[in-house]
Amino acid sequence: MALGRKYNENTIFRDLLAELMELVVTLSVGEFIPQLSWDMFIGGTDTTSTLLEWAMSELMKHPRVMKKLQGGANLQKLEYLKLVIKETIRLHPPVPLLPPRQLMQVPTIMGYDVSAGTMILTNAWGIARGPADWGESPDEFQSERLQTKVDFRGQHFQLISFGAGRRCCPGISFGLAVVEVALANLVRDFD
Ligand code: HEM
Repeated sequence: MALGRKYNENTIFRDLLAELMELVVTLSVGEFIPQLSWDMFIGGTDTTSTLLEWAMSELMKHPRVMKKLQGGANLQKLEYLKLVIKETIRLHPPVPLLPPRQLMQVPTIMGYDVSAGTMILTNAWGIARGPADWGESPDEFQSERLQTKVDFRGQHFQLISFGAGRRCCPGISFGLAVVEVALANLVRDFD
């Protein structure tokens, strides 16, 4: 997505920062800033608002969780809020199918030979509900489930709601901070 660049078979895929550094010297500030703002706008608005809506929807379906969030000491509440958001991201990833990848080599994926050039769509939604990784009731919202070390920052492939690798979402921390503040405010006054 970086700055609306056109990709072709000769494009070398690097991380977003490396690409932006190159573009800083090729574009004028007047071109660069609006395009960068557009990238952040596209990447950061629908995703965070969708996550917030799903979190509120799960909290309304689970009054026990809502009560737990509203009571208790502040630090405990903050830790619990993060768990609620994490479980919401697992069950309702705002980008359920990750952006397509084109294979540059010929790999074998789960025993299947795939030709170079094939477009691959990764089903992050399906992976985050697989019984092999998520136990007997993977479709259930269980706010305490993610007290484990499993995280969504691209190191644990059973939870890749923000992608993984070089093109992983660069807005994770910002997006989470926005959702935490908004959800905490909504929950505080929700009756
Ligand atoms: C809950 C919030 C968010 C979710 C679930 C989310 C999810 C994702 C996902 C799945 C990708 C694709 C990763 C891949 O291709 O492997 C992505 C890319 C991206 N996200 Fe986010 N995102 C969120 C918030 C944000 C925010 C707040 C910003 C910026 C302010 C942002 C900026 C971007 C950008 C620029 C990319 C493209 C990265 C690249 O092409 O290398 N995202 N995001």
